[in-house]
Order: sequence, then C-alpha cells, then structure tokens
Amino acid sequence: MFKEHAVKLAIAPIAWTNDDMPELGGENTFEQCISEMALAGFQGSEVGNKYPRDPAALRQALSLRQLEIASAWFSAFLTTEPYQATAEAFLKHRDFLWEMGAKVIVVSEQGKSIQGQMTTPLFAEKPEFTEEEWIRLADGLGGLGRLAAEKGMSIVYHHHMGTGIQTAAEITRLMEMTVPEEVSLLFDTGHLAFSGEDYLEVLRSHLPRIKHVHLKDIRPEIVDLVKQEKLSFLQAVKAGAFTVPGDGCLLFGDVFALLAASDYTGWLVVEAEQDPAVANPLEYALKARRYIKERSGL
Ligand SMILES: O=C1C[C@@H](O)[C@H](O)[C@@H](O)C1=O
Ligand SMILES: [Co+2]
Repeated sequence: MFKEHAVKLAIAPIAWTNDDMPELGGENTFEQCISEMALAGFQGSEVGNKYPRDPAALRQALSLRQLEIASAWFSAFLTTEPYQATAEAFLKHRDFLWEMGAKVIVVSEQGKSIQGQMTTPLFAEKPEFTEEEWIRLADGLGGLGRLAAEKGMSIVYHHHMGTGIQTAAEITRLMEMTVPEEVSLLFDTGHLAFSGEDYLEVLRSHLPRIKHVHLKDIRPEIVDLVKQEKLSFLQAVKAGAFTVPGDGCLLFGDVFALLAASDYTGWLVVEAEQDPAVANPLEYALKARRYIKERSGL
C-alpha cells in the first residue's frame, strides 16, 4: 500500500492533556504521555502544552523513546490583527519547529473563531469571512508560507470546526486564493466529517496539496446530539464527538488507499481528543495503532 519509508505514524498529546481545555487530563504528565505514545507503537508526536519549550530538553526526552516531532499547531489572527503581529509569533514557532526537525507547520486562522468558546453553539454561530477578510487571510498565509520556505519548511492549513475555513467550499476557495508553493493543506478527517462534508471527495480534490494528515473518527450519535442541543465545540469534545480511527463511522480504508495511490509522503497523526477520564489514552492509542495496521499495513 504505502511506499516503504514514505509515511510515518504519530499521535497527538491532546488525548492525554487537552490544550483547548487544560483541565482535561491535567493530572497526566508529559513523561507519561510520551512514554505511552512510544509503548503504543508510534514514531512521532505533535507538541502539547506540557512539552518543554527548550529544544535540547525536548529532544532528549523524545530520543529516549525514539520519538520525533511531526509538527505543532499555530493560531493565526490574520483577519483581525495586523499581519506583523501574526508574523512575529509565527517566526518563533517556525524556529522552534525547525530546531526540532519538523518539516511542516500547522496553521489555523483563529480570527472570528468560536472553537474556544464554551457555550457558543457550534453550528448556529459558525463564523463567515467577509471579502476583505478572505483577501487578508490569503495574502497573510502567503507571507507565512514564504517565511516557512526560508527554512525549507511548508505551512499546512488546518480547516477546523467553528472557524471561517470549515466547509469543503471554504477549503476549495482558500486553495484557489493561495498558491501551492506557499500554502499546503492539512487534511483532518474528523473535522470534515463533523461538518457534514464528503471527506473522501475533499481528499480526492486536494490530494496534491495535502502535506499533513490528522486522523480522527466521529461518533455520529454525539454529532446529532451536538446539533439538537446546540452544543459548542468544547462541549462536543467533552461529550465524545471525536474518537480514534476505527471506533466511529469513517471509512479509513478508503482514506489510506487514496493517500497511498497518490504517493503521499509525510506524517499520519492520530488526533482524537476526548475526556481522558472517560477514554483511557493508552487504551485508545493501542486501539488506533491496531486498527491502522489492519487497514493500511503500516
Ligand atoms: O489539530 C487540532 C488541534 C486542536 O487544538 C484542535 O482543537 C483539534 O480539534 C484539532 O484538530
Ligand atoms: Co486536527
């Protein structure tokens, strides 16, 4: 299926400690988190809020467990703040990731985002960008892409529930307003399915621009509840809207087949935030690892 050495498997720390709601998994330590990632058979991780920010200390802790850093999330505010403010914060983030050996930088526009608001209904209050904001976003992302290229890196745009770039149409528009040399795409299965998009069609349409993949599944009955009860994104996560690949309703066999057929090279990152007090992170990491092996041979 996948070409040898083309793809590496990572898992995000968000299943152990949630950066959006640090009270979820507050008791789980950084060492426990990375030890369990390695124990479950993963080669890499993204960066969570408990990770040391000193590259030497982080490298040392990871190398003991033979783990690498795949990437880390960056919140941009290109639609609501001056470009310079986002660019300055981005440069620090870029240089940290470069020191950690990452090749891609996850970027998500958080201007007008409701993803961090505890009670704002996710579906009813989804933000939309004005024409002017679309232009600011596309131009700003181009600028960040050029800054990433100075270090031989790429930005991968993270579409996300509760933001101005959530739907298939919004992703397509963003890709059309930017160029592949500057802006690549992160494909997150869970966010697309949650939004009600045809995630396989999004994958087919944008395959050449996809340079990073987040694998998460959804529990459709919880997604229905989120709509009926007008829950927020954070309430949805707590209620268990997301889970690991194979534990929900997504067709990951098809996702892997499409990626492999396009000679995808890069990381596949299991990223399934749920309440660690309900869903034991090691148990779910092992479940995800077994399922990925069965479906992709990796
Ligand atoms: O990549 C991600 C990072 C998280 O902080 C975010 O809220 C999550 O849903 C996600 O997909
Ligand atoms: Co994601």
